[in-house]
Order: sequence, then structure tokens, then C-alpha cells
Amino acid sequence: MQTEISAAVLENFLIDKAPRAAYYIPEYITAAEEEYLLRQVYNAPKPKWTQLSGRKLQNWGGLPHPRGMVSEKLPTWLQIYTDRISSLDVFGGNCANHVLVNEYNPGEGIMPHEDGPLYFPTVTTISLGSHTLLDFYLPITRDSGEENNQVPMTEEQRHVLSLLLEPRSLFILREDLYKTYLHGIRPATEDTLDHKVANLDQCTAQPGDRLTRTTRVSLTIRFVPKVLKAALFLGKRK
Ligand SMILES: O=C(O)CCC(=O)C(=O)O
Ligand SMILES: [Fe+2]
Repeated sequence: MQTEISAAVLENFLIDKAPRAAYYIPEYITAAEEEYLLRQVYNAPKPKWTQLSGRKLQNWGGLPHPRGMVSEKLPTWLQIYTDRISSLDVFGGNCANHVLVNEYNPGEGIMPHEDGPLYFPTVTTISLGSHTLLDFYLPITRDSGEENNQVPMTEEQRHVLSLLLEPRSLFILREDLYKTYLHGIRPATEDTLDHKVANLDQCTAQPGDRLTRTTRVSLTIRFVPKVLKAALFLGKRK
């Protein structure tokens, strides 16, 4: 267990073969904590799940919205981990107030995307149950096109690196790698660890290994800065 990790030693977990900045902390939680968290996720009431194409999710803490999130108290089982991760001082002195739970079966994934402006630009992820490969892509350049005769790059050409996220690990993404690149998970059932996987020296798996995916649950823990104080406007209602 590595719960004693402090803000001061976070730089020791920097993935130095990737653009700044990604941090990978293997075995951040114990197998018992992993089991506990999975039990809580699957104990949640059925309507808590939203089925999307390629994954299903639970949203905790409120729905992020451009006008502000109506904040909801996190359940204790999530608050323990939002507190523990916030103590690493990765949210600019703030405490995480939002958790997205994603469940991916083998063969499922998430399209390359940016996380958008509603979140503080640091995302932290605890992986449960299975490994996955998180892929990073150069964005499609906005100024490409006829004038300079550029041929648009294929997705494979834009794929610059991948990171192996093993179960029980904590992953932290911020700065340029978060802001400039897209991230996604290919809908694969297995992964071969090739030269594009940039954090293998921090992993248990070896280069060349072929890993079969099982069901992965990720806890994506973030800080939503713009919050509406629900109690304030409800208090005005007669
Ligand atoms: O499951 C993951 O690790 C990534 C999820 C993600 O990118 C997101 O929810 O925005
Ligand atoms: Fe994302």
C-alpha cells in the first residue's frame, strides 16, 4: 500500500518518457480496498447507471454544467479516496468534488476526446479489476487543409503513446499531455505491450507481454470549480 505518498514525492512517479505531465503510482490501493470499492460500485442502485455505447457510467457529486454544478455530497466510500488524493495537492489546493465511475467490458472503450472546460485541468484515475491501455493522440490540426497541401494524418499516425493502467494503480494527468493531446481507450479484448507503451518500467508487466482484458472499473476523480450552492437558492423558495 502506498497511501503514505505525499505531494513532495509525487515527482518520483512522473512518467518521464511522456510529455508533461503524467504520473503512475502502481498498487496505490490494496487488493482488499479494490474489492471494497468494486462492491460499493455494484451495490449502487440500478438507476445510478447510465448506459452509453461502449461503456456504462455512474456520476457522483453532481452533474457538471456550464452555469455551475449543483453539488451533491459524495458517499463515504468515495469521500475517503477523494480526500486521500486531494492531499497530494493536485487540484490547486482544492478538494475533489466529482467522481465518474466507468465500467468497460472487454472490447469496450472510449473515443479519443478532451475532458472539456468544466473540470479543473487535472484528472486522477483509480483502476479496478482489469488493466487497460490509455492511448494519447495528437489533435487533428485546425489549420491543415488545402492551402498548405497537408494530408490529414490517420488516427494511427496521430497515436503518439499509450500508458498501461494496471488494477489498483493511481494515474494522474495534467499540463500539456492533458490539455493538448486527446486520450481514449481502443475497444480491444487484448493488448500487446509494444514500444509505444511509455510507462512499462513502472509496471509489473513486461515489454512484449500480451494482456487479456477483463471488466475494468475506473474511478475518475476530479474537481469541478464552478458549483451552485443548492441550499442557497432553495432557501429563498416559499
Ligand atoms: O476510464 C478511464 O480511465 C478514462 C475515462 C475518461 O477518459 C473520462 O471519463 O473522461
Ligand atoms: Fe477523459
